[in-house]
Amino acid sequence: MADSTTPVGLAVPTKKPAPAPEEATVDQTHTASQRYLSTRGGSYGLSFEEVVLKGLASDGGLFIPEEVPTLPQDWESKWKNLSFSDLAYEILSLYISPSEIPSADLKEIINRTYSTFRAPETTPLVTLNESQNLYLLELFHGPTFAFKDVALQFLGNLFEYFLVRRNEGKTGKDRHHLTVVGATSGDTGSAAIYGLRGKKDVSVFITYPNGKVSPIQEAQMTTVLDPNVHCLAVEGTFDDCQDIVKALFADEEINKTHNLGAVNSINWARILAQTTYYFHAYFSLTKSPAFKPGNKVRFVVPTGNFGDILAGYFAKRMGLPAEKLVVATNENDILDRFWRTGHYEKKAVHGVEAQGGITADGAKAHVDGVKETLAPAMDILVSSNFERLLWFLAYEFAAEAGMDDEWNKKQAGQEVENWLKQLKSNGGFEVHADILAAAKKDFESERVSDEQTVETIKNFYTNEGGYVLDPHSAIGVAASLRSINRAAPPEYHHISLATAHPAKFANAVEMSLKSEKGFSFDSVLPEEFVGLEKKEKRVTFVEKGAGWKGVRSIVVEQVDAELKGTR
Ligand SMILES: Cc1ncc(COP(=O)(O)O)c(C=O)c1O
Ligand SMILES: N[C@@H](CCOP(=O)(O)O)C(=O)O
Repeated sequence: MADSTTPVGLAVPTKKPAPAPEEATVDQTHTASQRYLSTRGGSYGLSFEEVVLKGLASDGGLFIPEEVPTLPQDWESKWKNLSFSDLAYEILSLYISPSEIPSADLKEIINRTYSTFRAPETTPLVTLNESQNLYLLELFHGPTFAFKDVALQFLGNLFEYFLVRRNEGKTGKDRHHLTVVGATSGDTGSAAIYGLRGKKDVSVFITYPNGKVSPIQEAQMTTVLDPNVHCLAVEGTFDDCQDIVKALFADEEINKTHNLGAVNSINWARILAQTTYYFHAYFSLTKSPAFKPGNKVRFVVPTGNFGDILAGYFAKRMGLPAEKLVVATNENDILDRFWRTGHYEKKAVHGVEAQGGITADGAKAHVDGVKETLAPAMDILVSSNFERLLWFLAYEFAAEAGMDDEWNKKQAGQEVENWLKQLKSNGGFEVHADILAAAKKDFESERVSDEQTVETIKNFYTNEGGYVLDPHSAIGVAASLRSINRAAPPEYHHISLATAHPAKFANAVEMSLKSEKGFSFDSVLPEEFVGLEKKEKRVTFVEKGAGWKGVRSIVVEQVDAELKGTR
C-alpha cells in the first residue's frame, strides 16, 4: 500500500453548500433526483447525500431507491465501448442528479477513484476455460487487492466531497465531523481504511473478529498509523462486530454527538458503485468471438453479506440481460438453505446437507454458530443485504393484490419488519411459496465445502495454465462448474466473480498448492505485501463482553483524542 493519502486533486465542489440533511428533503432543487426509502418503511423521500452520510435508516432498515431507473433505449450501442470510469459515470448519473452533484464533479470523483487501480480495464474479464465458456471477472486490482476497492475508494472520495461542501467557511465545532464505524471479516476494513486515511473531518473505526482474519488482512489494517484510523479487535465473530455496528447506529445519543457513517454494504453507495462491473463485464463478454447473438450470461458470485450479488440484482432490474445470478456460499450457508427451503434460519448445520437441523439420513444434526472456513471473509451467519432483496420480493408479492404502488411499498416495509422481528426473536422465518418461487426466477444457489474449495484451487492451477485462485473466488468457480451442468455451452456463458487476490489468503492457497511441482507462494506475492506483517501496528483490543457500549466508549474517547491532536 502507498504511504500517503493526503487528498490529491480533490474536486472543489462547484455548487453552493448543500443544505443540512433535515432540510434537504424539502429542497426543491433536489426534486429531479432519485429518492430513497427504508426497507422497514420508517423513512421516505431521502436524498442521495442523506442516505450516503446516514448509512443505516433510523428504523434499522436499509435504504433503497424508490424507483429503480431503467436503461436508456440505446444503452448497448452508446455504452459498449466506454472505459470503466465513463461507464460508471453513465450508470451513477441515473441515480445522482446534477442538482445533487454537478456532472463535472461526479466525473472527477469517479476518474480519480479508478486511477488508483493497477489494471487498465479496472476490472478485467479473463477466459478461464474456453470450451466451457467460463470467464473470471478479476475485481482485485485496486489498492487493497479485493473487490471492495471498487466501491470503497469511491465512497471515501464521496464522503470527502460532501464534507468539503458542508464545511466550506466553517471552523471548529461548526464543522461536520463524520465518525465512520464498520465491521469487517477482513476485506472491507482495509479498503475503507485506505479510502479514508488522512482525510479531513472523518474518523474511521473498524471492528474485526480477533484472530479470524488472515494475517495479511490484519496487517493491511493495523499498520496504517494515520491519526484518523482506529482498528478495534473484538473477541467474537464477524456477526458480533456487525451487531455492534448496528447497535451503534440505533443509539440516538452517539448519532447526535458523533454523526455516524457506514462503510459496510449497508451503505447504498457501496451497492450502487458495484453495479458498474456487471455492465462492464457484459460488454467485455459480448465483444468476444465466442459470444453469439441470443447467447445467455450467468453471473456467479461468492456471497457472504449479499452486497456483491445484490449489485448484480440491481443491474438486472435496470435491464442488464443476466439470465441468472448464482449465489455461491461456503459452509456458512444460510443463503443456500433459503433458496433450497424458503426458510431463512440462523442455525448452521455443519458437515451435512443442511435441512432445518436434520441430516440427509434423518438424524438430528450438530447445530451451532458461524463456522471458521478457508474463505474467512465469507464466514457470516446473517447476510445484511438480504433484507434489500426481501423488500423487493415482498413488494412484488404485494403488487399481486392489485392495489396502488404506495400501498405495495408500505406492505413490503411491514412484511420486512415482521420477518426481521422473527429473525431476532425466533432465529429465523419462512417465506410464502410464491415468494420463494419469485426468488428462484432471478437466482440459483450453491454451497461449496472447504474440501471442494481446495480441490478447485488445485484443479485450476494444474489444468488452467497455473492460474492461482483465492479461496473465495474458488468457491465461485466451483459453483460455476455445477451451474454449467444445468446451463451448458455453447448457448450459456458463465462469469465468475474473482473477489480477492490469492496472496491475501496464504493459508488456503499454500494448503492447496504446496505439493504442486514448481509452485511457490512468493510468486503470487505482490510487492505491497512484502514485509507488511513486520511493520509497526496500532490496534485497540476490545475486552470480551464489552459489547456495543464498550465500543461506544472507545469511539468517544479516541475521537476526542484525535480532535485534540493527542493521538
Ligand atoms: C474476498 C471476498 N469474497 C466474497 C465476499 C462476499 O461478498 P458479499 O459480502 O458482498 O456477499 C467477501 C466479503 O464480503 C470477500 O471479502
Ligand atoms: N466480507 C466482508 C464482510 C463485510 O461485508 P460488507 O460488504 O457488508 O462490508 C469483509 O471482508 O469485511
